[in-house]
Amino acid sequence: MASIKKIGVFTSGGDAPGMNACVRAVVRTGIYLGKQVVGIHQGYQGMIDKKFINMDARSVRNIIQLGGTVLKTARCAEFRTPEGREKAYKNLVEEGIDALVPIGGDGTFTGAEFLSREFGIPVICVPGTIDNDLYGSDFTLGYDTATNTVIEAIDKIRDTAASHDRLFFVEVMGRDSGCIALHAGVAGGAEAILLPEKETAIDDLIVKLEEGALSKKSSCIVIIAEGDKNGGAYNVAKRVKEKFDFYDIKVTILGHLQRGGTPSSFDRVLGSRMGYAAVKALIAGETRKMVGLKGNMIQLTDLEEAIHNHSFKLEEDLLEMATILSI
Ligand SMILES: Nc1ncnc2c1ncn2[C@@H]1O[C@H](COP(=O)(O)OP(=O)(O)O)[C@@H](O)[C@H]1O
Ligand SMILES: O=P(O)(O)OC[C@H]1O[C@](O)(COP(=O)(O)O)[C@@H](O)[C@@H]1O
Ligand SMILES: [Mg+2]
Repeated sequence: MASIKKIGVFTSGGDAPGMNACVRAVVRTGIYLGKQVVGIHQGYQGMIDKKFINMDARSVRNIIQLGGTVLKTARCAEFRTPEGREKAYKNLVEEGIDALVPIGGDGTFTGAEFLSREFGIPVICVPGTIDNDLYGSDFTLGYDTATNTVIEAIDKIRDTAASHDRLFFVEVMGRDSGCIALHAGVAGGAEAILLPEKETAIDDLIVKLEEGALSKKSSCIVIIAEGDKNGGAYNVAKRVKEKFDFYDIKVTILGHLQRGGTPSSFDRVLGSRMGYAAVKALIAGETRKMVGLKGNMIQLTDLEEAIHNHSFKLEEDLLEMATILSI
């Protein structure tokens, strides 16, 4: 493989806190190791629209503390077609970009895998998604910050819930993944946690809530991941209300505030480590891999496995523990 001269870095899919720390690390590591680095704005859309910006060490100053992504992000339908990817690749060649560090989730990785297979361009991906749903890394960028944001909100809701003897249904992000819901639920002392990975019968939930009411709980908080099969917090609240009227019932959907905000120190360090490792891996001749953190060590996982291996499961023991700790 010819040696790499110019690395393209971009963020794609849902933004996540810590992406900027990662971009900064890619740019500075690349430059330190004698490579040119180009920032591609708006992910695959920018690749198609030629939104390339030459980066130097100062281009990434004062961004480690910022949420969102300074490179911007996009969801790009055209890139899903072979014609779209060919256009993108031709633009990369014209720009002299001969390796890529994509930062994003499973969709971004799928696009990178296609591009690399079809045109042979080396790619090392970084897992950036608040959902924490990729195989090969104990943590994805943004998950820690998002979970802390959710806990802050739950704590505030608890204050008003306890003051009024209320039952709150709080919906958190997680289209397919219950990681945020489970961890924020445990940390926020939730009375019940509903996840996409595990079906919860409404009748069982009501039994649990009744037990809480009988044992003189002054408030109840139920955390619901948006992908839970009961159809979201409003639906669950409506069905519970039909049979259970002990508490005044309220619903809060946390929505996109969970995706923004200053990255935690954990996400800044993780982004830095992953960006640094991604550039080193590319230069070492690796390709079609994802950088991940396993047991506090950086490791590489085949991209295909990172995307398709769903054998990692939520910690069921945490769910059991949460049920016991909320009696
Ligand atoms: N099957 C696919 N083939 C080609 N490109 C894809 C594919 N899936 C996703 N992508 C590209 O990656 C982008 C980001 O994917 P998306 O699923 O929206 O977010 P995430 O990377 O956070 O999972 C998409 O908008 C699209 O451009
Ligand atoms: O901002 P959008 O496009 O509505 O995306 C919302 C989605 O973003 C997520 O937080 C993360 O999605 P990604 O796969 O893009 O990282 C989902 O849990 C949520 O459903
Ligand atoms: Mg995704």
